[in-house]
Amino acid sequence: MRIEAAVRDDEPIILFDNVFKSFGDFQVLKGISLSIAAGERVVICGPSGSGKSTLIRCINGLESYDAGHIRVAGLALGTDDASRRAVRGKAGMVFQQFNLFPHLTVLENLMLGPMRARGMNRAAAEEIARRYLDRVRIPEQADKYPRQLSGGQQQRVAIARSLCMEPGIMLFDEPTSALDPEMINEVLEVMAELAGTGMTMLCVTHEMGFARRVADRIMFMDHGEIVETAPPERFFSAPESQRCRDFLQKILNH
Ligand SMILES: Nc1ncnc2c1ncn2[C@@H]1O[C@H](COP(=O)(O)OP(=O)(O)OP(=O)(O)O)[C@@H](O)[C@H]1O
Repeated sequence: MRIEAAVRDDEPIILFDNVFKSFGDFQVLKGISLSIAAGERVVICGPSGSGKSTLIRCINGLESYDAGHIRVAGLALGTDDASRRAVRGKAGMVFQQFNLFPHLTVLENLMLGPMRARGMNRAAAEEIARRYLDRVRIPEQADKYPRQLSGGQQQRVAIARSLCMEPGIMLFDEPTSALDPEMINEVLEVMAELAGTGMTMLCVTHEMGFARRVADRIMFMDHGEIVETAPPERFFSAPESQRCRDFLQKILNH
């Protein structure tokens, strides 16, 4: 598949055209088409098993897809390793689990990507690591090991680690689901600040306060399809979104 060099001004930064994906006999994505503009902030929500994680994992090539087309930051994302690697450099991902290396300090965790994947020397990698540790507001934790940090701090390190790759797109897959309630806000606060920097963000979350405050659009998935997509003000008031709101209410009450 051809890999193009740059995104055109008028091209969406993420484009899905009729994308299908199955695990064995189970169809997880059923003809997803979507278009996300550079700088847009999108929250994806929906029932467990509806395909939210699979959808965002397809964006940076962590998951392959069976049919359709995906373009990310001007690159055609195929099933080949080269296009998946290229796209991964454009789209950083933050997971529910922080996945930090336990035997490395915070700073070393952050320097790894710039040195290994971006070919930076130690000094340049350290500079960038400190810059993004500042951005997530824990510069004083640089020399600690992950086990010495709270869950919220570890997730902020994980966010900084993605930012060190300087991607134009950040993907978040339930970034606060593994956190104790008192730590959720500090992570959402960092994400809200990032959203203000013009970065393209896609976030799978059921934190509807965050969605209301930060999202340009909320997408609701069910059974492998996007069944609703609307700006928050419409999502939270339009009669046709009532089914989605009822569902979210049920999740939030559990
Ligand atoms: N690697 C895999 N192999 C087999 N089935 C999978 C795999 N990954 C996901 N699935 C199945 O695909 C369906 C969709 O999973 P996915 O994680 O995308 O949903 P989700 O909407 O993010 O759910 P949740 O909110 O529970 O994380 C689920 O039924 C899941 O069990």
